[in-house]
Amino acid sequence: MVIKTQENGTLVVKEEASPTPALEVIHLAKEYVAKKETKRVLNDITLAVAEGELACIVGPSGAGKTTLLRCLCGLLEPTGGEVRINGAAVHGPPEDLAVVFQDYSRSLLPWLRVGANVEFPLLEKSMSKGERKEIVDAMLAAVGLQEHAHKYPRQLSGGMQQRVAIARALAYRPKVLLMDEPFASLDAQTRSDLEDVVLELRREFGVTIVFVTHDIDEAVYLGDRVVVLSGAPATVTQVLDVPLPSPRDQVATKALPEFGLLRAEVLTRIREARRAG
Ligand SMILES: Nc1ncnc2c1ncn2[C@@H]1O[C@H](COP(=O)(O)OP(=O)(O)OP(=O)(O)O)[C@@H](O)[C@H]1O
Repeated sequence: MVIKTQENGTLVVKEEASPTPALEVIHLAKEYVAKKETKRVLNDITLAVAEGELACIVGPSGAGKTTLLRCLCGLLEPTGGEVRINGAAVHGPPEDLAVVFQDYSRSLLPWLRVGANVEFPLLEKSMSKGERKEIVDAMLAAVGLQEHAHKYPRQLSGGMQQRVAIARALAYRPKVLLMDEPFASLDAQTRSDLEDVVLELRREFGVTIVFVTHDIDEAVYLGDRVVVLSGAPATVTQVLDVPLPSPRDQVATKALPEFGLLRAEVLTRIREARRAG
């Protein structure tokens, strides 16, 4: 990064190292072997997500989005290339990373109350009961569920259960939050409410977010950038900046002509990717 300053009327140009991205994907490749056949799903994926950025990943169905996310969170070992979180190579689930999956009903522990579900990942940290309670209360308040701590997950709606899953992920204070189509099985109204919860939490906690979605409106509404993957084997075909004003608003932002143009651009890129794949 080049920084220019004026010192006593003289222009001073200094070169400073760019900050390490929160997440780096470097020439990532992944092959599956099934019935003696090798199938390449990810092909030379390179991208960087800056600290505090919200990057959305879209692509044709079956392109390899979930495979990419599983490599990012260390659940899958890549065939080639590397993933780095805050500069450290990932070989297994990293400490400062949390994931929210689509299927909230399977990610919450049904025998634990909501508060205990959020507290669960904190049990392995050296914290007092009081400190844990403080975090649980703050996280449930952040997702609007402070009144529901004593309930079991089955007593909540799908949208509320997904709020619990988000509160639990954030309770761990991750630097990077990965979200794999987290709202795909929710109704449209709940989905848009939760999109705003994500934007608010990002503002409040400054967490870096990688958000995989099928929904182009969702990607443009949430993202600082939208990363478009090609069909399998997936590679990055386009990275679009989303220069829409913040804070975003479900009605006002989506009514902007720029929103429509970006949406059309992403859709065109995905269609091209599907045709080429
Ligand atoms: N464990 C596995 N073994 C073999 N092939 C797999 C495995 N997991 C995924 N695949 C294949 O890899 C390809 C990409 O799958 P993946 O689920 O990553 O794509 P996706 O983009 O998330 O899909 P969708 O858009 O449907 O959610 C698919 O063809 C899938 O069948």
